[in-house]
Amino acid sequence: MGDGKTHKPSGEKATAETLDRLYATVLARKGADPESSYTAKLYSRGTAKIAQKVGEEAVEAILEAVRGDKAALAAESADLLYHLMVLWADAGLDPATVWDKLAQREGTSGLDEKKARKA
Ligand SMILES: N=c1c2ncn([C@@H]3O[C@H](COP(=O)(O)OP(=O)(O)OP(=O)(O)O)[C@@H](O)[C@H]3O)c2ncn1[C@@H]1O[C@H](COP(=O)(O)O)[C@@H](O)[C@H]1O
Repeated sequence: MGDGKTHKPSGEKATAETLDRLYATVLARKGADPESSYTAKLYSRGTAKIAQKVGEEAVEAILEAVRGDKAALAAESADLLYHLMVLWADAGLDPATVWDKLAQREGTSGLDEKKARKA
């Protein structure tokens, strides 16, 4: 595909906008030819397969974290985020909804939130 696997020029810093751009690309692959797009191939294999890939990439990431290989952890984390974006797009979930959840939680300690849930 035209914009597939195009890397940013080195030196240009990736930001949260990179994730929004990735989501737009992933969304645009809906209905694309599975022969020319890995993302389209994933959609064609269905939700359960996409979910399985997310699980696999999560396991690969945690294994690299435990092994202490930071470069491999970064690569597996990128795979994980990409596959999570495909899962969101497949489910019709806009990343903005997730960003809003995170923003709402800002400043609330996870420990306090857990205590409030148990009360
Ligand atoms: N970020 C990614 C990205 N990260 C990982 N991958 C692919 O994810 C796959 C993971 O490898 P695996 O060995 O686990 O997958 P597999 O063996 O093919 O899968 P299974 O046999 O397990 O089902 C590899 O083919 C990677 O290239 C990605 N493919 C695409 N993107 C982004 O999505 C955009 C659109 O890609 P296409 O849909 O291919 O055009 C690209 O421009 C990128 O920005």
